[in-house]
Amino acid sequence: MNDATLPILQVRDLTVRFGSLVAVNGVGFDAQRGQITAVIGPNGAGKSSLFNLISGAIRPSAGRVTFEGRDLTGASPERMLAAGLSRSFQITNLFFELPVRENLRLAAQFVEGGRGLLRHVSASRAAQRRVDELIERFALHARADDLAGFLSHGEQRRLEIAVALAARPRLLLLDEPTQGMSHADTQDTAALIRSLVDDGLSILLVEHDVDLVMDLSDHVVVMHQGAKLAEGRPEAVRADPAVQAAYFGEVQEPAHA
Ligand SMILES: Nc1ncnc2c1ncn2[C@@H]1O[C@H](COP(=O)(O)OP(=O)(O)OP(=O)(O)O)[C@@H](O)[C@H]1O
Repeated sequence: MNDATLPILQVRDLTVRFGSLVAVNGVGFDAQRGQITAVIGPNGAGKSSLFNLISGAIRPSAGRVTFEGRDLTGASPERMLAAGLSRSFQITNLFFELPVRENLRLAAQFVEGGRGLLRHVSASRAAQRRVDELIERFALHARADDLAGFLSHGEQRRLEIAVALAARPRLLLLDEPTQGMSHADTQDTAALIRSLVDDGLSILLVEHDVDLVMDLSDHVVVMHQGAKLAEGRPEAVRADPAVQAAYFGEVQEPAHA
């Protein structure tokens, strides 16, 4: 189902237990098509676990993940990818000993379809086109033939997003896309993420950088101790006293008339 009015992602009552610890406790929210939805929360709030549950890296103890109206709860990352949901892996999905171009080609070839010999020829042509598009889009020309291991941290993070996009997903899950980046690289990455959404992609991101999230996101979900504490527009979430107490470590004085 690809109903444009339907949220692209619906998360309901998602729960995961690690022994006696409930790392994610009955979390639910919607991510709207063509928007940036962000999940924030203090250390240990359960953001990574939630991300892993949604992307299929770990299976929930309870709850549901629905993508474009299809129940994908507990589906493998490969099935998620085939359905149109791709995730970044914080550089760990790059092959450092291969050139940038090869990293992209391998990711693009994974998804291009067809049958028999013709499949091979048309798939590799389609993959090549996708690689060229991504090199252009991510301004990687000058680095295309360099080994991924020789890129700067910022370039590797950018390549990682490009690799996640090789499959032409409709929803991209980003795990702290600016972690370890300089201020300038963070700004560039934010602009890049915004431009992807402007082109119709939907994004769900988990991010520590609160200022970045508040700037970039259309909708913010705040987690605290495994549960959802609040959600809404960035400015509303920032002004929520419960969020300030739990996350920003400050309680706002009530406004005096
Ligand atoms: N595989 C696991 N086995 C046991 N406990 C886990 C596992 N993964 C996470 N946890 C625990 O679950 C809780 C939530 O962790 P999680 O990494 O999801 O939080 P987070 O919000 O992403 O934190 P951070 O911002 O520090 O990365 C923590 O107490 C963590 O120690």
